[in-house]
Amino acid sequence: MTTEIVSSSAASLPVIDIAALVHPDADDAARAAVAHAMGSACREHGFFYIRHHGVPQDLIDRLHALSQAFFSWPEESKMQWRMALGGRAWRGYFKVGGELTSGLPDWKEGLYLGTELPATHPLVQAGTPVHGPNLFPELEGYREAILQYMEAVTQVGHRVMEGIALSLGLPVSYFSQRYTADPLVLFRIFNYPSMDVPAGVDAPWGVGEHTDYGLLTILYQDRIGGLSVHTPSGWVDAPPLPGTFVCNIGDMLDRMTGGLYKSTPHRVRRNTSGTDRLSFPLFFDPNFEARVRRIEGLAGAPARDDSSERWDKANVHAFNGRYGDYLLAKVSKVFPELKDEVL
Ligand SMILES: O=C(O)CCC(=O)C(=O)O
Ligand SMILES: [Fe+2]
Repeated sequence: MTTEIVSSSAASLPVIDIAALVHPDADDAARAAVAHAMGSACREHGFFYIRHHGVPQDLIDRLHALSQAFFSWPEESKMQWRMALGGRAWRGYFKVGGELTSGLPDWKEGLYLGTELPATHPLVQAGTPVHGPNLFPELEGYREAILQYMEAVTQVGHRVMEGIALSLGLPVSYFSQRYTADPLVLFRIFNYPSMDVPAGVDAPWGVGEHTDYGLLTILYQDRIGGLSVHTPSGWVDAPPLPGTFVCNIGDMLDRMTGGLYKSTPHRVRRNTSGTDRLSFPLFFDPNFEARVRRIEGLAGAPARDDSSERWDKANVHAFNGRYGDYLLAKVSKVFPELKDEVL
């Protein structure tokens, strides 16, 4: 444990050393200090970096190299694993321009992945959307690297949510007891090609402005950069910092905390760096069946209707259903064609 838990400058997002959350023998005071830093970050920005997260760099490097190899294939090869073949599981490859995060095509391509469930699993048998087997591209070692990475980062998700629980004055297991004992984990691998947009195509962003839907997003990004965050004081860059992940809170944590912890809008610039950019967001979300409720008794959490200021004009505080329904409403908007095909 280093003595300095948070490092940041006024204009940038805080970097939080989470060693005390990851190591089982850390003492309560050290964990409380990390939780305190997280609480400030969540109230001020809804975004923070984490370091000393415990995910081995060689695993990240392996996943990065294999992903680079996959995206370098011609489009028709990658389309062998297209999302339409993933059916209700919403897994597989989508091509550049295939996702419309905020109504216009994003200038990125990607692989949709998630917790690997066999076709015989009861939830898959029941046709539960976003559950099922992955479509792993045929590339030596890729499947293993993806599964190992998802497992390692899911563990980080549990630890960060424990820190967030402590930061709210809640029992450490508050979220796991109610929502994330069996979290919904979706994972994406994105490639932002450094490639011109053809004439006549309106694709101004790598990813258009949006908030994330669930509880917590944990993002690894390579060295290229392009992510920026809409803080109360304006757009702030979230540049790559070696050895870190970027964490941000999603709409469901905003909903639970009555807006005390905001799901902050962010976007990714179109990549013109000359080198393709890879990013790896893992979405650590409530179980599909979980009904999302407000945390009782939080001070300073008015659950104000902020729909007029939100990118999607929605009032998250009025949402009362299953998390799965919230998620499906969102993904069907960003993949309109697929919605008609598979849902
Ligand atoms: O690629 C990135 O840096 C961010 C992607 C993102 O915001 C998302 O997938 O929700
Ligand atoms: Fe996002």
